[in-house]
Amino acid sequence: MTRTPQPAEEQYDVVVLGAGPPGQNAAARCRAAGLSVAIVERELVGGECSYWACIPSKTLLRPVSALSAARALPGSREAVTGNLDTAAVFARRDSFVRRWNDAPEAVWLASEGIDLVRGHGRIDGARHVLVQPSEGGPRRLVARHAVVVSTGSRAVLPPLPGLSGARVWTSREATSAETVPRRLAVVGGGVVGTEMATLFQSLGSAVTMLVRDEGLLPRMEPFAGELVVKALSEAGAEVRTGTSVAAVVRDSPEGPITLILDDGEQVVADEALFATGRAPRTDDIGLETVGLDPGGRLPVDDTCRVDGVKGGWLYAIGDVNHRALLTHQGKYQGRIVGAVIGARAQGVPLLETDPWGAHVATADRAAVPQVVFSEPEAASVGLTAAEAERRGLRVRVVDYDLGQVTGASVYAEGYRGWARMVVDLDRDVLAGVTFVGPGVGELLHSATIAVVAEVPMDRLWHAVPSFPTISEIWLRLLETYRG
Ligand SMILES: Cc1cc2nc3c(=O)[nH]c(=O)nc-3n(C[C@H](O)[C@H](O)[C@H](O)COP(=O)(O)OP(=O)(O)OC[C@H]3O[C@@H](n4cnc5c(N)ncnc54)[C@H](O)[C@@H]3O)c2cc1C
Ligand SMILES: NC(=O)c1ccc[n+]([C@@H]2O[C@H](COP(=O)([O-])OP(=O)(O)OC[C@H]3O[C@@H](n4cnc5c(N)ncnc54)[C@H](O)[C@@H]3O)[C@@H](O)[C@H]2O)c1
Repeated sequence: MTRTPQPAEEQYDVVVLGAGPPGQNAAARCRAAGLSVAIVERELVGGECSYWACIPSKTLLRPVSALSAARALPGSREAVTGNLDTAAVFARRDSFVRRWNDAPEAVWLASEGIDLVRGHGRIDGARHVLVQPSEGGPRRLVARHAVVVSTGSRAVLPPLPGLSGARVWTSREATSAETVPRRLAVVGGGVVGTEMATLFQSLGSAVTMLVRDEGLLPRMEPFAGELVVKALSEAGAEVRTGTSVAAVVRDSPEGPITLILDDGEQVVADEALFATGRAPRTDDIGLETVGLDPGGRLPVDDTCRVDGVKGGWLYAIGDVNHRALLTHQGKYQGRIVGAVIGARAQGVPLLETDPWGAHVATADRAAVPQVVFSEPEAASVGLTAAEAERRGLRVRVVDYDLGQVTGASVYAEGYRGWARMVVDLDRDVLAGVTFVGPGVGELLHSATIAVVAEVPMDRLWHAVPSFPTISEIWLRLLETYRG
C-alpha cells in the first residue's frame, strides 16, 4: 500500500487563521512581540469588512448623508439640482474595495514580516494547521506557541420554503451591487437591514422592510429605531413590523420574487435582501480534531483563549467568539491577543489581569461603541436603560431633545434627534449613552471615553463642550441631570 506523501512541516511561533482586520492586528502585534507569524487566508486579505461589509457599505452611504445634509439647509439646498449619481456612488465604492483586489493588503503583510499563506486552513490536531491552496498540494504549518482563529462569520438564511432556489441577496450581494433594483424587499430590522434599506431607498428603489420585531435596531434604545422608521417612511419606504416571511417564490431566475408573509399577504419585489443575522465560520476549520464542536461560536476567556483546549494554545478573536460583532472590537481583541501570546511565549506570567489591564479584553463587553449609518445616524456605547435594569443596576435615565441644542439647529434646519444618558447611581458614572441624529457618529467617541474612563459625573460637569456644536448636548444632559 502506498502512503500519500505528507507535506513538510513549516514552523512558526504563531499561525493566524483568517486575515480580516482582527487577524491582521493579531499577526502584527505578535510580530511586534518578536514572534514569527504566518497568516492563512482563503479569500481576500482584509476579510468581509474590507470588501463586503464596513468599507463598501459606508462608502456607499456617505453620499446619502452628504446629500441629505446639503438638502437640510436653505442656501445649499438650492444648489442641489438632482438625485444621487448612482454610477458615481458605485464607482467610489469600487475604488475603496479596489475592485475586490487585495494586492496592497498583501504587500502590507509582507512589509510587517508576516508570511501570507493563501488557501483554506484547517486545524489538524494540536498546534497544526493544514492549508489547502486553490492550486497545488497542501501545506502543513506548525505553531510553536499559538494558533489564532479569526475566520469571521457568514450571513444566516432562515430555512424557508422556496428560499434556496430563489437567488436572494445577502449582505454580500447588497454591498457589491452594480445596479439598483426597482423594488427591494429587506427582511430583518437589525443593523444590516436598516443601513441597506436607507441606501437603496436613497438610490431610488421602492423599499419594503419586513421586520419580525416590534421595531428596528432592537439592541439600541427604542427611540433610535423609532426615529429611523420615521425618516425611512417619510422617504417613501414601507416598514412593516411584527411580520414574518413564511415562504419565498421566484418562478424564473430573471423574474420577480414573491415573499409570502405569515398572515398570507404577499410582497412582490425585484430583489430580496435577507439581513437575518450571522453565523460563525467554524464549520470547516478542523475543530473536531482538537475535541471541539464545529459550527458554533468559540467561547473564550478574557485573554481570548478558547475554553477547554488542552495546553491552552488556541485563541479566537473577532466574530467567531461572538463577544461583539464589530470590526473595531475584533481589532481590539487582536491587539490584546498579540500582547497575551507575546507574554506567554516569553514565559512570563500575565501581568495586569484585572479588567482594563494590558492582557485582558474588557471594552468588548463593558463599553462597545457602535454607529449605525442610517438616516438619521444612531450611535451608542455601553448599556441601554433596559439592559442596565436587566442587570439590576440602580440607574437614572436622562433624555434630551437634540433638536433643542443650538449647535444642532445651526447644523441642519429642523434638526431631528434625541439623546439619552444612563447614569449608574451607585458608581456615579455613565453606564451608557445613545445619540440619534444627523452627524452624531462623530460625537460618539466622547461618550466612549467617558464610559471607559469611568469619569465621575461631577468631573464630567467640567468637560465644557464648544459652542455652537452638537456636542453641547453634553451640557444639556448634565444640566438636566443635576437640576
Ligand atoms: C454589511 C455589513 C456591514 C458592516 N459594517 C460594519 C461597520 O460599519 N463597522 C463595524 O465595526 N462592523 C461592521 N460590520 C461587522 C464587521 O464586518 C465584522 O465584525 C468584521 O468583519 C469581523 O472581522 P473578522 O475578522 O472576525 O471576520 P471577517 O472580516 O469575515 O474575516 C475573516 C477572514 O477569514 C477568512 N477565512 C475564513 N475561514 C477561513 C479558513 N478556513 N482558512 C483561511 N481563511 C479563512 C475569510 O476569508 C475572511 O477573510 C458589518 C458587517 C456587515 C455584514
Ligand atoms: N454600522 C455597524 O456597526 C454595522 C453595520 C452592519 C452590521 N454590523 C454588525 O454585523 C452584525 C450582523 O448584522 P445583521 O443585521 O445581519 O444582524 P442583527 O443580528 O443585527 O439583525 C438581524 C435581525 O434579523 C432578525 N431576524 C432573524 N431571523 C429572522 C427571520 N427568520 N425572519 C425575520 N427576521 C429575522 C432579527 O430579529 C434581527 O433583528 C451585527 O451584529 C452588527 O453588529 C455592524
